[in-house]
Amino acid sequence: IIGGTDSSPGEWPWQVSLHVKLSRRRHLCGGSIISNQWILTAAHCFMSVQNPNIWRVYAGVLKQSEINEDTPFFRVEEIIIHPQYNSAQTGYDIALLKLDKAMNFTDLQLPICLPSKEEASMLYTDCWVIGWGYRKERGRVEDILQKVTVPLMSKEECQARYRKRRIDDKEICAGYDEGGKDACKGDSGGPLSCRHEEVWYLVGITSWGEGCARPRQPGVYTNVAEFSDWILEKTT
Ligand SMILES: COC(=O)c1cc(NC(=O)c2cccc(O)c2C)c2cc(C(=N)N)ccc2c1
Repeated sequence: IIGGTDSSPGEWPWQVSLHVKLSRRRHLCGGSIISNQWILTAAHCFMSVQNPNIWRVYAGVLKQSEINEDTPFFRVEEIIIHPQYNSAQTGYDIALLKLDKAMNFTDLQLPICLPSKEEASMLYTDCWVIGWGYRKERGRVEDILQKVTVPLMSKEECQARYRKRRIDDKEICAGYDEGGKDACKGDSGGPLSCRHEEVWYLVGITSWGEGCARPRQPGVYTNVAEFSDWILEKTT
């Protein structure tokens, strides 16, 4: 996260850290708890590692330094990548992780609501992107979960910023024309959470952007409301 601040314990209880256990253990992507057995994240997180057995899901953590060999984690029973995904820049950057056992909800680990298809075009005004990703383009994974507020942008405005690409309805953009505040590498898969009438909704999944926090290069997110049918089909 670029231009953000430290989160507090329990502020974003749906945020999880996805680690790969190879030679060393390390945070690769964020994700969101959407039920006691399902995590929603980005498909591009799995392009180099599709073997479910080496992934570990850490929930209820604020700092990466809290995670060590004794920290409890969930194993991944199944990785479901959207069939139309082929690269972050061409959309459908969405994946579901089925946990090996159902999670007990606590104050530190709770699900976030999914927006309904009808709410796809709703204009949210209180949106935040969070993660342990880079604080600058050539950065590294951060210790304390960062948060930054970003305004949603119309599809037309976003398309005008990314002339070489096609931004479709299944993507949503957010950011500032002057840059300075944005998600970045390592925040991928994490939530763009928007609060509406005291309830938080998972409006977007951090997907990509040209660099990070550059002027007139907004963050591009998977538009979760456009995938509610797919999510329900796969998780029920
Ligand atoms: C795996 O996720 C990404 O690669 C990756 C690469 C990005 N964009 C880059 O151009 C970039 C950023 C940092 C280092 C770097 O090498 C690149 C290519 C990303 C940019 C944003 C955003 N601005 N909202 C969000 C997630 C990103 C994930």
